Amino acid sequence: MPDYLVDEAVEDYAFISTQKEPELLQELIDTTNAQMGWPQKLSGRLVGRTLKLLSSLVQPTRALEIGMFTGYSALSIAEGMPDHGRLLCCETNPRAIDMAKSFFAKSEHGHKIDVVFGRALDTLKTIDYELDFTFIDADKRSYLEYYEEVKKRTRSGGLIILDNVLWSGKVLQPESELDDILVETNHRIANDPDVENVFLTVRDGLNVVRKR
Ligand SMILES: C[S@@+](CC[C@H](N)C(=O)[O-])C[C@H]1O[C@@H](n2cnc3c(N)ncnc32)[C@H](O)[C@@H]1O
Repeated sequence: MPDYLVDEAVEDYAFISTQKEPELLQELIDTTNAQMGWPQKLSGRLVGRTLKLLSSLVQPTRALEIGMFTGYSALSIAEGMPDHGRLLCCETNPRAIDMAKSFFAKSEHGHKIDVVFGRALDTLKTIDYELDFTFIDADKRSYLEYYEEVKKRTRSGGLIILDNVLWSGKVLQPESELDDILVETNHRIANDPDVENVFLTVRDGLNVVRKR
């Protein structure tokens, strides 16, 4: 398996040809790198600016994030949302939640974000309103369930975006149960008559799904 999926020079070119995230998000990256284990969980500029752009287009008033970590993607989504929009973020790591909240407090978009500590599937099942926009980026074992539970709650025209759908290229030669779950999720989406989708090879793969 290659160390990187897209040619490194191409990835770098895409990075420098994409507008910078706001300074606060650059500070969030630096703090995450300095203080958190596995800082590479943070999605980064290409995914973050894609989320911000899509969120600006959809103008979601009800959004959901499954797997918030230190809040980089949450703030990117919130940046594109209207002032009265609400983004509910699910996370199980208390240290990540503390760091995320400290950045939400400094951001002009932080007031749009609510954080729930706990397993995302439990939180998801309490949602009794229609979603306009969801970003799925937590444990891969539950990806199919996340997709189905989110789809049920998504309005017609709403977006569901799944990260890491290339799974470092392992979807091409699946070997483990987790690899199979990612392959099955991508297959299910590509054949789901309820949605239209495009599989983008941005970073580790973004599946952008729109409910019909
Ligand atoms: C890849 S990171 C998220 C990165 C973040 N979206 C970003 O772009 O910066 C995945 C996060 O999901 C969280 N997580 C894992 N299993 C979870 C679960 N069952 N419910 C909620 N969060 C979970 C982890 O603690 C981790 O912080």
